[in-house]
Amino acid sequence: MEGVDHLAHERNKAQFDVAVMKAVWAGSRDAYELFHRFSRLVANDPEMFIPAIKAQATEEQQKQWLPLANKMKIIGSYTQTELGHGSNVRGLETTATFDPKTDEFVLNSPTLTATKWWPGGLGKIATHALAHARLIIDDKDYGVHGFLVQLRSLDDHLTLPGITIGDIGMKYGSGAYNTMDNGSLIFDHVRIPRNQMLMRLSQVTREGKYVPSNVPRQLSYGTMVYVRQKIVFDASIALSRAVCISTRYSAVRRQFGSHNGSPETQVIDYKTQQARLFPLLASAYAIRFVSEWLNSFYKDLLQRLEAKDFSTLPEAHACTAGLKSITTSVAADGIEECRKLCGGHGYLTSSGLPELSAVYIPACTYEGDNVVMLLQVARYLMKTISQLKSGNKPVGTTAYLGRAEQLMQYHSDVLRAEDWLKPNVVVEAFEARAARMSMACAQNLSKFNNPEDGFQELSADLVEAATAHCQLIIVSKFIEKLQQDIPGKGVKEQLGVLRSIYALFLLHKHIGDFLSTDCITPKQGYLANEQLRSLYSQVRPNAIALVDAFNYTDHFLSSVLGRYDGNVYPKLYEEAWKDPLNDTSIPDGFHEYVQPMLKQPLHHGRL
Ligand SMILES: CC(C)(COP(=O)(O)OP(=O)(O)OC[C@H]1O[C@@H](n2cnc3c(N)ncnc32)[C@H](O)[C@@H]1OP(=O)(O)O)[C@@H](O)C(=O)NCCC(=O)NCCSC(=O)CCCC(=O)O
Ligand SMILES: Cc1cc2nc3c(=O)[nH]c(=O)nc-3n(C[C@H](O)[C@H](O)[C@H](O)COP(=O)(O)OP(=O)(O)OC[C@H]3O[C@@H](n4cnc5c(N)ncnc54)[C@H](O)[C@@H]3O)c2cc1C
Repeated sequence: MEGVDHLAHERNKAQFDVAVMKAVWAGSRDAYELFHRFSRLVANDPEMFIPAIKAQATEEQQKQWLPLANKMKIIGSYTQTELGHGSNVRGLETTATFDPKTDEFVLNSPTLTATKWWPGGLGKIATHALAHARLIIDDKDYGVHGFLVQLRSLDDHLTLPGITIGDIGMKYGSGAYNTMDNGSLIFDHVRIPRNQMLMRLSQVTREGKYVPSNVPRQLSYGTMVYVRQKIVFDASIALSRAVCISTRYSAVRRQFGSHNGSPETQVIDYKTQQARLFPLLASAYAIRFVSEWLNSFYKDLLQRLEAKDFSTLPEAHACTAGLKSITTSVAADGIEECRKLCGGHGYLTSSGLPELSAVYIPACTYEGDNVVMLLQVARYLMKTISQLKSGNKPVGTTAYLGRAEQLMQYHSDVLRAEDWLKPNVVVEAFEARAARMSMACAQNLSKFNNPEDGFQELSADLVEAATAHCQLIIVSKFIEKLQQDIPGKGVKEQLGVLRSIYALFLLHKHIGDFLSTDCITPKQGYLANEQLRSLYSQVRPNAIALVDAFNYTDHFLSSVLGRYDGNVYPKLYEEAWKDPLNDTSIPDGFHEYVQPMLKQPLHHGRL
């Protein structure tokens, strides 16, 4: 019935202050940024053009271009990926050749695979591209740099001479990513003034002299670091949306279990449903908290870079690349699991889940393919380990590797299931697992004469070691979050339950790592799983309140299954009748194609 809260009985069970939990979930982000991040997920605005100008343009160039971009006087596309190269940025083929006679760069797509392909906004709407191209001076190739190129007239929006632009066509399903005009672009000797090469990091003088960057060349990749840390926050939004929908629906849906006319069982009470759903609920909170830490780490990096302190740049790259990879994979897989948790109705568009999945899953690819990103983390870990011998003491997220020798001797001293509730017990197990996996890789790598051959041969193991490292970061940041002062009745306790669920679910899922590295015994693994079941029972009465704390409107969720009031069935039915198919009783084509078959006489008893 309209206006009735069908989930009131669930909300009344909450054992914590929901208003405080809402504030903890929102964290340090103001309402605008939360809305902007939400809208990015729905509107998919490619928000890289402006950050890239800020990162790679001189002050003078910023003064010229940022006001135009901020006021939408020009619409920019971050145009890096090509048909033939996306992951391998150093393999990009587009060229920008300096012409000293005219003080211009000539942009050209020398091959079909040099065609720019995928950039958001490029297909129909962008007027300018921040094009990544190989800088060529006097036939010498100086590698990939950024160039601002006007693509379309600001009067009639027609493409300019030498520019061939198109949309790359429909993408996965009917998802909202089809509202994004990911485009293709071919340059045919397009000329731009020299001052449209972004010259904050390296320059080309009027005489055609290349002035290399006096800062790490990787700063030219800075926009990707910026967006990757944002994508971790987006993962917490996407996953929490799906978890909110499937948790509320799991409390509404009843199936089996009726005795003597009693109501059937709420599917949220089935242990299998809890074992699938509650780790995702815990993961949403875990990803949110690690995104907060990563955002502050990134802001600290920016301050350091301003002071020409590049000391945390490698770690920032490893953390943004690795956490982008891990959290988008968890969110993408989690959204699909949430669809399955809703049974048949989860497959309806009106559930909001198919659309969310179709829009979200490319996050595992864009801004760095997730495996390629974990390989970057692996390189960083192997480099860190190789420097241990020279006395280099790792800090920050690799500090545990400085205690590798000690961790190699570690054996968990868990005796009872509840021992796994102690944060230090969990962290030690995760540190030992990660350290042993990385040390094992480093040891195997040392057997290869050519380290790169070894890296390729061992890349699958290295990805697993990188995964263990990133999961340790997320577990650690969840624990650190709860060491903060968090007010409100029962809030910290509930977050503690979620923290333990997140860690012990990972331990259970990756039990092979923990056993094969001899960090824990099978019995200790069994006790961890025992503890998980008990934790699920502690979440159960709070589940609806924990997803209410995400504070999502029904409009934002756009899901009949995830409605705040739980009034699912009438709304499912109502929504179905909005389908144009239901405008008529007899479907189009019936009279032409079906009725003749029905009217066909039987021949010898056969149709
Ligand atoms: C995979 C790499 C990192 C490889 O780069 P490379 O130059 O070949 O470097 P390497 O030899 O592996 O490493 C050399 C060195 O560079 C470091 N490094 C690499 N990347 C970064 C970084 N971002 N910040 C800081 N440092 C970085 C590496 O750690 C290496 O360091 P080292 O020399 O070992 O100390 C790079 O090609 C890359 O980032 N590929 C992914 C491309 C990508 O992410 N494209 C995104 C396009 S935009 C997009 O998708 C938009 C999404 C849509 C939306 O957001 O809406
Ligand atoms: C929805 C969407 C939006 C996008 N928006 C933009 C945009 O706005 N601007 C832009 O410039 N680009 C954009 N892209 C492109 C995107 O950045 C690239 O697709 C992404 O970086 C992956 O690169 P790739 O396509 O070359 O994948 P590939 O690298 O070709 O990946 C193919 C397979 O090869 C594997 N692989 C590749 N290299 C290695 C290696 N060294 N070791 C082991 N395995 C490897 C990968 O893991 C993967 O399994 C977008 C892409 C999508 C899907």
